[in-house]
Amino acid sequence: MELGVIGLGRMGRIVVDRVLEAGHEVVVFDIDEESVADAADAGARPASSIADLAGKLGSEKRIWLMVPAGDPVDAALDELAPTLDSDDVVVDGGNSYFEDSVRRAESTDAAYLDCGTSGGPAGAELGFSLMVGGPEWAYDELVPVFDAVATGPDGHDRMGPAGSGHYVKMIHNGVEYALMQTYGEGFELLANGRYDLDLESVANTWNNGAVIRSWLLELCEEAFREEGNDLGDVADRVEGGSTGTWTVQEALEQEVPVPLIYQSLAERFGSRADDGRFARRLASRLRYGFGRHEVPRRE
Ligand SMILES: NC(=O)C1=CN([C@@H]2O[C@H](COP(=O)(O)OP(=O)(O)OC[C@H]3O[C@@H](n4cnc5c(N)ncnc54)[C@H](O)[C@@H]3O)[C@@H](O)[C@H]2O)C=CC1
Ligand SMILES: O=C(CO)[C@H](O)[C@H](O)COP(=O)(O)O
Repeated sequence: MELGVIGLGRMGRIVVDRVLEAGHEVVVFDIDEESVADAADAGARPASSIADLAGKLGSEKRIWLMVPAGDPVDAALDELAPTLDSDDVVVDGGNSYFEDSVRRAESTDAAYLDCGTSGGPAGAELGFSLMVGGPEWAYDELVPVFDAVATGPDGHDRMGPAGSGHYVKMIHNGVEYALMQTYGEGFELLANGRYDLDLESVANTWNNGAVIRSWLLELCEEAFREEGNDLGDVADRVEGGSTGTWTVQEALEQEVPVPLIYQSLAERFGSRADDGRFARRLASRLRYGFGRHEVPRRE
């Protein structure tokens, strides 16, 4: 198969490498010329614009968008629009709001797959977990690409119609916020509690067989190993928040109580007041662990 990939940042580049590794052809474009040149060095065919990428793919185009959510997705689709017809398939692998994906699916001539992607830059080696929404035929058509980008055939599935992939990923992120918050609170209590504990050792011990072992807990262990028991100069400011906000808005609309997810989101907003909470500092460091998001540091 031949796949066009637009957006070659932390996540898009992994899509390119894994699809090339599986023996497919890849045509790439990014507004950053250096990223295009790097991907070309790795074996992809470079394109000089979105129109050029579409031209290089010919008919029955398969295109994966991995650009920041919001305007960049609409901008890329606007440029693709004159080249697309109903035989083509466009995948949006970013963290787009699910209602935007429903709107895009309705207004695009191509079949549109909204694909929630989880696993962060660590997915380079492991592969991602992919939650896909959209027409069944288009999902089936892209299975060889999903097999390559995901952990394997079990690492992806079609969730349902347009919007459902990004809907499931949105709620995944709400769960992620609450898990980060609860690990943060536990370690904050340990850090300020009765014993002088080595938190890396606690995390390591928990990760070996404990009920609460998980990848996020492995990232806690990594954070203590790399930053120190007191998290060094990691500031108590946690960035991000859009996907958690959407999750809480949806819960309010559906009248489903999600107090833990709401509280975790509120903690993030509260962290911007800067009062030195350990749990917030660990949450910020975990965002680096799974997403390579920048860690605000203390002055
Ligand atoms: N980093 C993470 O852990 C995860 C990120 N995501 C989502 O994946 C998407 C991409 O994320 P990252 O790779 O982390 O971002 P990034 O900032 O590392 O890369 C985005 C790339 O898109 C390019 N770009 C922006 N506008 C463009 C346009 N109009 N045309 C072509 N290229 C354009 C940028 O130059 C950049 O190379 C986002 O929606 C993000 O929320 C999803 C799961 C995990
Ligand atoms: O989707 C992700 C992880 O699953 C990304 O890392 C995302 O950026 C995290 O969300 P936020 O920016 O709101 O912390």
